[in-house]
Amino acid sequence: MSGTSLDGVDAVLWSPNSGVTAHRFEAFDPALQSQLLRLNQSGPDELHQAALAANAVARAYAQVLRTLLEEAGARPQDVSAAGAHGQTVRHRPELGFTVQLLNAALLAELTGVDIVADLRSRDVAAGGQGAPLVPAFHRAVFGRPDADIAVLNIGGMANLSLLPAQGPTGGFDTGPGNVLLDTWHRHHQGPAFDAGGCWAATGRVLPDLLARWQSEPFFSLPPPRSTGRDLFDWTWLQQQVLRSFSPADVQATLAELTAWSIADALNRAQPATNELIVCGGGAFNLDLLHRLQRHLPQLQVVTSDRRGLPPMQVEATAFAWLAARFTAREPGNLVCVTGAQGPRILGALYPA
Ligand SMILES: Nc1ncnc2c1ncn2[C@@H]1O[C@H](COP(=O)(O)OP(=O)(O)OP(=O)(O)O)[C@@H](O)[C@H]1O
Ligand SMILES: CC(=O)N[C@H]1[C@@H]2OC[C@@H](O2)[C@@H](O)[C@@H]1O[C@H](C)C(=O)O
Repeated sequence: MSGTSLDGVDAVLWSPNSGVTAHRFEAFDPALQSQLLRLNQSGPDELHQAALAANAVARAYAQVLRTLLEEAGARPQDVSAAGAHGQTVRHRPELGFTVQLLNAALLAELTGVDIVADLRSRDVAAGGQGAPLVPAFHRAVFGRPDADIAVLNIGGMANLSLLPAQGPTGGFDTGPGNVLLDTWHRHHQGPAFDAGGCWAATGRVLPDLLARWQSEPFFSLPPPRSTGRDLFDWTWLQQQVLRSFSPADVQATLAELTAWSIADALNRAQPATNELIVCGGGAFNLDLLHRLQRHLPQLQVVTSDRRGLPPMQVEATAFAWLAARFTAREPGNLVCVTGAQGPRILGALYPA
């Protein structure tokens, strides 16, 4: 799995009986990271650049997979299938497409493992959003019969899964997760992210700027809804004139916008939530978690390691689980989440 933060590739070795037995993360090469970031916007010679990037992503995935297996003492033939998400560079379900760059044939060639890729397209073909896909997995791992649970993934984008004790699973994207925080931080502080949210914590929330950002129409859309860098990116940030503000105050305001958009969406969708389980890299942004808890004083906010799965392993495990669903020829999407015409088997097989 590599997500919209564009930080790199997370891989896990997982089985239904043993759970996660190995995890490996490798950062993208900075040149590839820049190339993928450029491909999120229209640019020169896109087809050529996208084809080269898809090969580079396959090689990055192959490297992580080979290292994961070596460290686990496993062989390619021990793996029934690898769920390979690829790198989202465009997500336009309203136009009938979503693009995750990955040369899956090359990945199969380099690893000798059956690859299940292109996991979103069939849901989009059935009229769905193609995202989020993890709510079904979250229900399987974190759902409880005696409590209304919500699971929040804070990746580049943020998405909620609604797991009522009784009733259907829900889910949707809430908007920006780390993406705006990373983007503003990189512009002012350099390549890494705002570790712990410490920089945001030194700033002061700017009420007028926050109100202007809160008026973004996406935040008022009813589910099913999903988003990406197609909307929340540097251009979106620059809609407001920022040069007169302290950069730390803008970072604090972006953190507040992110926390507000998540809490507002949860309060509208599942106001009786007992516990919010947080995963994804944003689970390490303590400033963001504190802001979130202040918006949601009535419920307990915990990170997913306290519920059996470390925050950085949840997404990759979800795509291993989706590969298992494909192998069993069982549907991977939830119609009540994506709005697709019906349940669909997600993915395409590239045999070893
Ligand atoms: N210690 C930390 N403090 C603050 N933020 C962190 C920390 N560690 C990771 N992050 C944030 O998490 C991001 C990476 O998270 P993650 O890997 O879940 O993103 P992702 O895979 O792109 O997710 P998605 O696919 O859901 O968009 C980093 O870019 C950074 O913003
Ligand atoms: C198109 C795409 O890659 N969407 C991602 C993104 O990152 C978070 C959020 O937006 C979520 O909808 C989705 O990934 C998660 C894993 C999902 O499909 O559930």
